[in-house]
Amino acid sequence: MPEPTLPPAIRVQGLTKRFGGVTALDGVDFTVPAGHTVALLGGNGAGKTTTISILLGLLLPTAGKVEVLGQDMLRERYRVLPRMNFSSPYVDLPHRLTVEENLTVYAHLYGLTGHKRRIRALAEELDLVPLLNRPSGGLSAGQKTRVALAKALLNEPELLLLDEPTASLDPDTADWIRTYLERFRVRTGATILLASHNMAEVERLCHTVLMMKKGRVVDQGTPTDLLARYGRGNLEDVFLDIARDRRAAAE
Ligand SMILES: Nc1ncnc2c1ncn2[C@@H]1O[C@H](COP(=O)(O)OP(=O)(O)OP(=O)(O)O)[C@@H](O)[C@H]1O
Repeated sequence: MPEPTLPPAIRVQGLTKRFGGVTALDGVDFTVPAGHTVALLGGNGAGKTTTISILLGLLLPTAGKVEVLGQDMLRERYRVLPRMNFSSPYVDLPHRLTVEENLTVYAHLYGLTGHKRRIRALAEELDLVPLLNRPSGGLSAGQKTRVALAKALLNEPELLLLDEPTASLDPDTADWIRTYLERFRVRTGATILLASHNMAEVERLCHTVLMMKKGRVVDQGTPTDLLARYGRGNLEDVFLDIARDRRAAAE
């Protein structure tokens, strides 16, 4: 179970991001307790990727506070970044490098010592040993996802940000990844924030759901709370209620 004394893994307050005339985030507030898995849900353009990019220090907010692992991300990002990582099926690794070469490049970038042992251990855990000498470009979607996850776990992150961790995977491979992520969180006590369009995945993995719409968090709660509040049997219907402006039954 998470340590009650740990600071929240993420705390954002009044987070606002404008791209010229487009307001991508419009005063977002949320907290992610350490050791939890939290989903960021919302339709296309809701602001999920912008939120994750700010948490990763890739974008600066127009306004607002961002604390990650107890540190001010805007001032202390070089202290925080080594303690976190990110994986997305939409970010490809260099195609010509083998899986092992790619993981080695990242291990060097992260300044890891003992990286050979770490890569070997991750390759065994993620069933990548037969792929280590294969060029990354020729891998299947499921294999690429496992390699991207290995890359994201190289530095043993305390906070793992995931963008659609099982997008375009067959149900069996997707289930394998979800089981792995659940075990990883329980074993290490890490925090996971994931953006997903897969409601079954969110119901299974997440303690809390943050529902985003037009750059705001418009509702949040445990999957069970949200189902009860909207009087629905599954999160997909809750998602549709929110997307179509149907109010929670309890309101
Ligand atoms: N670099 C940018 N320049 C201009 N507008 C941007 C930029 N990045 C994002 N936006 C806009 O900000 C809004 C939020 O985009 P964002 O990518 O965060 O949404 P999302 O929830 O991740 O959507 P999706 O589910 O489609 O990935 C959208 O209106 C988008 O067009």
